[in-house]
Amino acid sequence: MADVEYLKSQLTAHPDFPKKGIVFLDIFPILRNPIAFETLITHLVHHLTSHTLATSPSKKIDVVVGLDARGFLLGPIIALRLGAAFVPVRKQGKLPGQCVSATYEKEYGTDSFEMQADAIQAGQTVIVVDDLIATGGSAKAAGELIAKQGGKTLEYLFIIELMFLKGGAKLDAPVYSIVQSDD
Ligand SMILES: O=P(O)(O)OC[C@H]1O[C@H](OP(=O)(O)OP(=O)(O)O)[C@H](O)[C@@H]1O
Ligand SMILES: Nc1ncnc2[nH]cnc12
Repeated sequence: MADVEYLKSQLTAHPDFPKKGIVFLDIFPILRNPIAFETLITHLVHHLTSHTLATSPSKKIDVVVGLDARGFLLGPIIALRLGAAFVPVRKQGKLPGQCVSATYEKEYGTDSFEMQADAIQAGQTVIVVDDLIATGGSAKAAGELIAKQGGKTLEYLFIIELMFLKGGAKLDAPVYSIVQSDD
């Protein structure tokens, strides 16, 4: 619990960014501080090994999917610590080769996500990682891309969950977030 309070204390809130009415919660102060960054990664990996893996019938995580762009800062580190593959979900038009795509609505706009079509094999177990869940649109689109390839999403992992937007209700697997925000 102490690490949760510590990580929460590192976050900063920016009213009216990037649009009026949005309170933007910034995770970059955590990454600027190596002790906080290590605390964050250790917390997430401990959750995955002691809870997610322990309660999953398959007892393995094959793939960590990170969402463009801030999920790319967490996903590869977590994947390396687990001995899992890292697979990026990118905004449309950025990935070479054949891709699968899904369109989604966000807290402040619309976007399309893509994943390389051979990135996940049927039956592989997957964890989705991002910095924050707001409406859940991004994470839902990522879940659709994983399902299209026959992957099984075990859990969606975030630093911050905006509880009032109820994004987790859109998803096909449980959500784990370190910090829950009500405003
Ligand atoms: O739950 P949602 O309503 O989908 O919103 C959450 C997403 O919004 C933010 O990314 P953003 O789209 O701003 O892109 P960025 O990471 O490239 O800044 C955030 O990093 C999540 O990916
Ligand atoms: N309020 C918010 N803060 C940071 N990132 C976000 N992405 C969507 N909503 C956000």
